[in-house]
Amino acid sequence: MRQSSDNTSMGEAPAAHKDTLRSFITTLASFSGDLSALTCPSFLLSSVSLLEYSQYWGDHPKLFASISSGTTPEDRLLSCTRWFISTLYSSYSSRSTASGMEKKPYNPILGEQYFAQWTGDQETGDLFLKAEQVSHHPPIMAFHLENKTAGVILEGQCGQKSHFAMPAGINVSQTGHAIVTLPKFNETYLITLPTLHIRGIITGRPTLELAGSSYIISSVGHITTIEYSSKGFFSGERNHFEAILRPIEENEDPFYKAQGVWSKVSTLSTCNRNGNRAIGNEIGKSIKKDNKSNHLSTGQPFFDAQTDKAIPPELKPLDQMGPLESLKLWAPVTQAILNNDYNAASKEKSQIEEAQRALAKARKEKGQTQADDLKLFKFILFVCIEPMIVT
Ligand SMILES: CC(C)CCC[C@@H](C)[C@H]1CC[C@H]2[C@@H]3CC=C4C[C@@H](O)CC[C@]4(C)[C@H]3CC[C@]12C
Repeated sequence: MRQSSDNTSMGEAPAAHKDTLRSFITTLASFSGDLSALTCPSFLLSSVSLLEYSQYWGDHPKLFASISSGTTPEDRLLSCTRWFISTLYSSYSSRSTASGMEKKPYNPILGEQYFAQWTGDQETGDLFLKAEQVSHHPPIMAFHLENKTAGVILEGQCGQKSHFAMPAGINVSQTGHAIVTLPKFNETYLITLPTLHIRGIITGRPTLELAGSSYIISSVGHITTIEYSSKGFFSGERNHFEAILRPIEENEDPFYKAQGVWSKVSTLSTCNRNGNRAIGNEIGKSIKKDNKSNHLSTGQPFFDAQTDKAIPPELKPLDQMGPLESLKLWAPVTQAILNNDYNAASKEKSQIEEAQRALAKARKEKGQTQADDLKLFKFILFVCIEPMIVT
C-alpha cells in the first residue's frame, strides 16, 4: 500500500499540474534551504499559516495534563513520552491523511500570533496556547502551552533547515526544542524534534516521513530515546518508532520500552531494571531468548492514534481577533484560495509581504534588528541547554 501509492501516483497528478510540477522540481534542485522562500505551484498551497501548526502540541489535552500525575519520575517521563508520541499523528500525518498530501502553509510574518484553548473538565483543567512568530529570517516560531490546574507548562521554539535530496525530495531538520516544566515537582523535560523527509514531490503528492531520533531528557537524569524509521528498519512498517526510557548514565538498564506505529498503535513493555539476572529461572531465560531487552511484561497498550483522536482547539470568533492573529491576518488570502482564485490569493499575499518588507527596511534604518529579545532567548537555549543534550 505504502509503496504502491508512491509508484502509481505518477499517473495521478492531474494533467494540468504536470507542467507547473516539472518547473517546480527544477527550482527545487537549486533550492537554498529556506523553505519559506520556496515558490510552490498553486495546487500545493495550503490555506493555513504555519503558526497554526503549533496547535498540534495541545491536541491531546488529557495526556498533556497527565504528565504531572505520575507518582515517580519514571512514570512522569513515561507520561511525557506518551503525550509526545500522541502529538506526532496530527503534526506529521493528519494533513496527508485528510487531503492525500502535504501542502505549503503561509509563511508567518514577524509578530504573527495564534491563540487557542481546550476547555477541560474539573479534573483535567483548561489548556491555553499562545504562539508567536519571533523571527522571520530565519523563520522561527515560539509557543507556550499551559494547564494551570494540572501544573504542566510547555515552552519552545522551532525552525526548519532543509536541503534538496535526490531524486526529488526535501530533508528538513528541525531546529529548536521544547521544554515541559512541572512546577509541582520542580522538574523539566527537554524535548528535541525529529527530522522530516518530504517524499513524493515528483508525483505531485508530497507526504512526510520521520527520520533519525529525538530525545526527552528529564532534569532528574532520565532520558527517552526515540528512534524513527520507515521502510523496514525495525519492522518494515511506515511511521515506526521505538522509544527507550532509561537513566542517562551509560550501562544502566532501561525501565520502559515502547514501540509501534506512531500514526496507529503502539505497545509498552516494562523492563526489569536488574535484568534477567534477578530472575534466574526458566521464565527469565525464555524471556531473554526472545527478547534481548530484558522485558518482563510486553504488549500493554501504549497509544492508539485511531481511537485516541486529536481534539481540535477552540478559537475566538474572527471578528474578535486582533490584526496580527493568523486567521484574521491571512483571511483575504484564505478566502481567495478557497475560491480557487490564485491570482487574487497571490495579490493579497504580496500585499502582506510588501508591508513586511517595508517594516524590515524601516527597522534597518533605525538600526534595530528584527528581534533583539530573541537573542537572549537563543543564548539561554543554545548556550545553557543545548550542551546538556547527549547523543
Ligand atoms: C509542497 C511542499 C513541497 C512544500 C514544502 C512544505 C513544507 C514547508 C512543510 C511540509 C510539512 C511541514 C512541517 C509539518 C509539521 C511541523 C511540526 C510543527 O510542530 C512545526 C512545523 C513543521 C516542522 C512543518 C514545517 C513546514 C513543512 C516542512
